Amino acid sequence: MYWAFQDVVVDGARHPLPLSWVVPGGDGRLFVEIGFGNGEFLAHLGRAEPGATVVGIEVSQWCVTKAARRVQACGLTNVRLLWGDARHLIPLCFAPASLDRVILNFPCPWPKNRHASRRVTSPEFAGLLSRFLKPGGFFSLATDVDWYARSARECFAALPGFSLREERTNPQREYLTKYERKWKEEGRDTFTLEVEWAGGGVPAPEPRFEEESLEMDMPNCGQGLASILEGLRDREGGRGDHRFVFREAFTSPGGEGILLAITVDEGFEQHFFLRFYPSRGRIAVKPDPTTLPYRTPAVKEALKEASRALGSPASREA
Ligand SMILES: C[S@@+](CC[C@H](N)C(=O)[O-])C[C@H]1O[C@@H](n2cnc3c(N)ncnc32)[C@H](O)[C@@H]1O
Repeated sequence: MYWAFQDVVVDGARHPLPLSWVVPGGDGRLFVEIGFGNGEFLAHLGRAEPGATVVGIEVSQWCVTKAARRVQACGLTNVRLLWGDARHLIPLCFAPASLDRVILNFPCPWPKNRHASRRVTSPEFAGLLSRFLKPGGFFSLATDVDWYARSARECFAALPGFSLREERTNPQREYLTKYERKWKEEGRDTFTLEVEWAGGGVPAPEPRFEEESLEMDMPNCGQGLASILEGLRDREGGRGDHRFVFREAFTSPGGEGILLAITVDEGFEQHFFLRFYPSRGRIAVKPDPTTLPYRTPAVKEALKEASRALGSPASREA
């Protein structure tokens, strides 16, 4: 198994991921590359560090597919791929203080102010790394944007426990990524930064998404399932940056139903089906196993809304 789509990660493994999945007989070191693009650097790292387990996290499914082919073609057995937003997957998939190295090559700088929290220059990201890096572990950033490198440095300097190991302009790098080659051809400068986490100083990690079953078993309110699902179609909801919308609905002659749900958590979009099925004289609802989503707040909100439509006590009180 070289890669994991959402259902494998969520259903096939509890969180944090079992060590047997993450560290298949390696020397115990765990490297993470965020936003690996075409996977060239990931494959390079897998080859250069055969004893370490190298986990790539990428939000683009197309990139994951491409990189999976590359990793497989190279015969690398120490590389794992995760599809999704690293800000959500790191807390879901890894144990606290378990990462030796986190690498970010040429991220999008998110220049607009309203997207500032998506940058690594955000205090949230530095805080996240402080919880998941091992003491002595480090974070490496490469970028072509000078203000981005500068503000990343300031952001990590503001958090006790991080220290600057190295900061360079136009360094000779062991491997040039696709974007690095592109920027070099355009004559742009590149900036690298390495910060080390000493450990301590930051409160114990709070799991961002708590473990809980997403299955809900609600009394059927008596309406036919088809009309309940029709009523849910195009319904929107959620809180703050965690939103959902329901789209197409289907029912089967056997009394089961499927509803397409789309959720967005701080820009992290997921598409999945909710399955409605008879269970012990009631109708239960859960994410369909073929498209299991990560358990984000928006996913939970969507599930609550669906169960309310089935006649949960919450909706009757309302
Ligand atoms: C500019 S590309 C750089 C790709 C590669 N690192 C390189 O240097 O060639 C940025 C990549 O980060 C991915 N990305 C952006 N935000 C992400 C996130 N929150 N989690 C994981 N990947 C992300 C994008 O899909 C894209 O492939």
